[in-house]
Amino acid sequence: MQRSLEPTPELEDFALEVSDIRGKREEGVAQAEPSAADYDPMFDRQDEAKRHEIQLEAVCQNAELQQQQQPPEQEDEVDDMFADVDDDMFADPAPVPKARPINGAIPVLQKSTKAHDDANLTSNWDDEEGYYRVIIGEMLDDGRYHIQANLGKGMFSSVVKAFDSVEKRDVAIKIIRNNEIMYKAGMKEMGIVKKLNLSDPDDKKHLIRLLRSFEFRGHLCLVFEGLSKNLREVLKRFGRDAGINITAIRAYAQQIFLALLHLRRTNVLHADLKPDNILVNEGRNMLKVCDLGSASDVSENAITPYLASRFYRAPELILGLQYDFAVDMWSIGCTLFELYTGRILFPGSNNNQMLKIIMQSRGKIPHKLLRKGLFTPSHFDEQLNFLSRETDTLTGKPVVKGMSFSGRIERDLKSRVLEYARGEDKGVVGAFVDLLDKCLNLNPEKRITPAEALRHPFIRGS
Ligand SMILES: Nc1ncnc2c1ncn2[C@@H]1O[C@H](COP(=O)(O)OP(=O)(O)OP(=O)(O)O)[C@@H](O)[C@H]1O
Repeated sequence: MQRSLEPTPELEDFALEVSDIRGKREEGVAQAEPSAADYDPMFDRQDEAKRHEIQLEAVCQNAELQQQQQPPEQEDEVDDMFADVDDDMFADPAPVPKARPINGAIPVLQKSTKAHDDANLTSNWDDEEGYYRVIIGEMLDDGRYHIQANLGKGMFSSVVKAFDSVEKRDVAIKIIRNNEIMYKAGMKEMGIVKKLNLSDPDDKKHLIRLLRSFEFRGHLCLVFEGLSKNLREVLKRFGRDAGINITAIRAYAQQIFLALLHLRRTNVLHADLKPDNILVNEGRNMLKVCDLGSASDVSENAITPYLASRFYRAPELILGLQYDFAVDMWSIGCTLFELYTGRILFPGSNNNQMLKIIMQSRGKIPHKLLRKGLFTPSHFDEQLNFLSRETDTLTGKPVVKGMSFSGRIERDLKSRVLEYARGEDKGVVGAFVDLLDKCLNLNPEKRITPAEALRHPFIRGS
């Protein structure tokens, strides 16, 4: 059953949206593209908050967590093609931490504590937003986990690095915020990761492993295998303003497409793929997709213009079309561009400006698609001319500019990629551009699938 969540005028009000890149105003693509390394996802709070609110609403409406059936394992030739990644291209390789198989036995929490039941009860353990106040050195779960560092903080949780004294290994513990909605969202994430892990018993599909869960002071805590850095941190550290080496990108892309193939076969949409949600190991030769907090079964595809993080949001989501796995492929196209160039591909300051930047680079969205979009009238007039909602630079007031985009591509993908080429083999860069072009097809039905991507010449190296 489709549910429609119409954008309210205030949410669509571009003037109120924060500018995403620290201190830099984004006035279309005339300005230099912002650096991916400078982007801080938590800076983008208004859009993020709305996105999570909608997501949580969906969780509440579907609070009964279904015990998903494990789909029959379907193997085809692409599965084994990339079983082992050549790690020669990565400096200083380190052993890949082996995840413990789950064997279908993740302990599921009993209903939560009194603190969790009583929304009014506040405790000193939590801050005013329900995040657990993490203390480095503290022990969790009856002394089993020793907290060593903060790893990240999102809308749902804070994530800490800890040492597991039982398994004698590093883990990452996602401490879900203490409120009922977040708890349900955490339970949903747990159910989805569990399903993905159970259908990947040999841990070959590049999806983060959930080891177990427990409850601590009213917080649901999800224990994941510990990895090293996310790809935004890798870009910051090793590819600042330049991006990372194309051979490493090929290896990463192979692994990402294997993860996408697994998601597709398990009927799961990730719906929040971006460099922040892809983690690498110490040696940076193996990656895993993480943060299934926005994921859902493909059949649950409620129409909302705020699914996925804005820069990685497919046009069909912004327009309010039916959507499926192709939204994840779009996000990966944006991510791979960013890894190569160190620049954000489509840095729109709101959904309207996202469409403008996308069409400047990819051409006009076909009218056939526009006519089906629930939110098309917010962005196009009756003749399907684009209505760019901008701020007048002199008066500071909102202005609407009509744009036709017919036959006009201002900065095509190829020239944008070539601006950042670093003398690599032209054939390899050409194949990379072709793959990006196919990931970023405006028509989701024509967008490349993970199985096709794994056979693409850029990935196969032929
Ligand atoms: N298993 C892990 N190993 C190492 N670091 C991790 C792990 N899981 C998460 N992190 C770090 O914590 C960050 C936040 O994790 P995650 O995205 O799962 O949390 P979240 O609360 O859902 O965030 P958001 O609101 O941004 O979706 C990640 O970007 C990553 O840097």
